Amino acid sequence: MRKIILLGYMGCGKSTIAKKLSKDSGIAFIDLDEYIEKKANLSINTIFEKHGEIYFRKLEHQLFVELLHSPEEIIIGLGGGTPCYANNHTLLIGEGVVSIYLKASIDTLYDRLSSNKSKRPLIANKSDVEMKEFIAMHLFERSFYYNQANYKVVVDNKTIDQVVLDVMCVLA
Ligand SMILES: Nc1ncnc2c1ncn2[C@@H]1O[C@H](COP(=O)(O)OP(=O)(O)OP(=O)(O)O)[C@@H](O)[C@H]1O
Ligand SMILES: O=C(O)C1=C[C@@H](O)[C@@H](O)[C@H](O)C1
Ligand SMILES: [Mg+2]
Repeated sequence: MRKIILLGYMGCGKSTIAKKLSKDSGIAFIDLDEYIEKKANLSINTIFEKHGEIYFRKLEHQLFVELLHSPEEIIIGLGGGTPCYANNHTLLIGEGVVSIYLKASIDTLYDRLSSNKSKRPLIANKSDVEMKEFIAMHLFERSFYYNQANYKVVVDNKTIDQVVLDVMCVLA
């Protein structure tokens, strides 16, 4: 059954949009970060601290593939880095998969992340100035992978409902 994949940089709204989309469409939603935390019985922060990022990326790949192979139709909200490691970007296209890149500008991401960084290990210890530079550089590096998605929805200056509607149009 079809897998609807939402992807994009930390803070672009993957979890928020997927939750509302799931409610409106009746299709079940699984957030890959939450799935990893449940399977490992550890928070993402603790996985990074205890085992390191390489361990996290291997687990992330393994569990992403597991979800792709599940028999049900599901919406999968990826982690911000998922498409950029372990050749996961090649899994964004193909039969039975619809992938949508939620594209946000540096300013939108900065505004959303600056007040909410403690649960995001890659930015948790950065000052505001460092964070803006980091987002700009990181987004540039990652764009190649995000752009492999089947579709792109720009999220800047749109309400949650507007973004969900745009995503539904793509799926229609
Ligand atoms: N369209 C929107 N308008 C305003 N705020 C939004 C919108 N979409 C998401 N947000 C807010 O932005 C923040 C980040 O959203 P969310 O946690 O869904 O992002 P994410 O892409 O899942 O991030 P991560 O990759 O870190 O899990 C949240 O506080 C959320 O409420
Ligand atoms: O952008 C990233 O690399 C990450 C984003 C989060 O969703 C988590 O998957 C983790 O914090 C790493
Ligand atoms: Mg999320």
